[in-house]
Amino acid sequence: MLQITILEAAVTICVMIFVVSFIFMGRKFNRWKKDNVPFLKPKPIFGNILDVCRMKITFGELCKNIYDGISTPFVGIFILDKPGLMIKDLDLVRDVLIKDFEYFMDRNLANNEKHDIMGSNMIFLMKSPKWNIVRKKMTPIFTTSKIKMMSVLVQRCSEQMMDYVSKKTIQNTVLDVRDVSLKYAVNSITSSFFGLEAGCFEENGSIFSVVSKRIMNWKRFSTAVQAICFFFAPFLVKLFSMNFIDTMSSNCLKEYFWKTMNERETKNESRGDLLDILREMKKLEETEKLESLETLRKYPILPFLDRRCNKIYNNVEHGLQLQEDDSVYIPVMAIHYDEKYYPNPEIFDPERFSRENVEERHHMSYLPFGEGPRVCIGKRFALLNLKSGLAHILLDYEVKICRKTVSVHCVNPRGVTLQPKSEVYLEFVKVR
Ligand code: HEM
Repeated sequence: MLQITILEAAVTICVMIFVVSFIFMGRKFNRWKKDNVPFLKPKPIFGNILDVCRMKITFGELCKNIYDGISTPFVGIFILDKPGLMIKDLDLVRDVLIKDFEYFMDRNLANNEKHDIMGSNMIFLMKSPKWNIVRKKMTPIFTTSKIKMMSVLVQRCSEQMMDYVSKKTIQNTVLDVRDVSLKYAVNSITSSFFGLEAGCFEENGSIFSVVSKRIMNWKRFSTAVQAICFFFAPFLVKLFSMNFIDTMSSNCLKEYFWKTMNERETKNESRGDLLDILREMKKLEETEKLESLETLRKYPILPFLDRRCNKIYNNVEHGLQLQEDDSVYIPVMAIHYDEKYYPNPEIFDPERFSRENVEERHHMSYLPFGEGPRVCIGKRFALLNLKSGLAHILLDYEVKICRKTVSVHCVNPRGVTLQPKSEVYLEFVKVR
């Protein structure tokens, strides 16, 4: 009788799993060829994102490599076995983001409603029709007039940051600006939108400081793997019941927000009170913004945009047909570094954003906040925040690179968003 050892049985099972996955995951690989769309040859199982799954490069960098290597207006790729279209032509980018938005309302990101209540209720992850309702509700909070009202709170946060910087630089003139920026951003957002004092600059830190660091810590292997799954392998998110924000962080946030909500109810306070106070406050002077715009060109936090095709799409002008559930990718960072739109793209040159220069460029050549109905809702607030923070620092300090500075070009390959690999130490020299 045929006898099989445990080792042989294990090897046989592994081979079978590999062969089945190989066949199963490769069954869609003829899709672009069949539709006569130029495409990149996929690798078994991983399609075209093997190096991203191995965390050798980020998806943003992969998009840039693909963009630089093609001369066609678009190219077919495979995210694992799922067909995706990478777009290079800016008119087609405009069609997807704005003109034909009704076909591309959602992002591809996983939305695990059953196991991840907090994550699935984040508007960024939401799908239509729920997204349409929530976006409509949120829009009035972000109008120009409301943002202007928030400017005094932002200014106060800038001043808190300056106190922190001036105290810290007595002992050591070199600071990690990534840490300072995160504290500043959390303080500004919580005070402007929720009327909460996050207290990130306080000596003993605060729960917000701990939680935001935890959420943004892409150095943690588990955070990086989860992010890759949310963007590129939604079936794994559902299979392993993953959460977009980890349980400890989401519990802390929930507890803090509920406590404050209850306090407000007891004291009979309302959001109206906050806005009333804001109305009386004075406005922040408009500060120069070209530097902020150029910074976001060189370092777009989201180096690619993605959309999911929600019904059959026919673009006659570009000879393109997409099926329901196809993914579309717009390589933002690659566009921002295209010589055609930005000569010598490595050079930091705020003049690129003078009115005349902007008018000469294609509208879709600058996408740090995305575009169309799903554009970043916090765009105006983010720019105000950036301007205020930078203006306050640059008024009092000259900020220089020093011996501890590691090049910010070292992108963290574990991040789906663009971020430096390590701390960004800079020297603060007082000028007044
Ligand atoms: C420099 C800072 C920021 C950058 C570069 C940025 C960038 C982006 C980008 C690229 C998107 C995707 C847009 C698209 O798919 O077309 C986005 C979406 C979003 N952003 Fe921002 N963002 C910033 C700050 C903020 C702030 C401060 C807030 C809120 C206070 C915010 C709230 C949102 C929301 C809610 C969405 C999802 C919109 C939707 O799906 O309808 N962002 N952001």
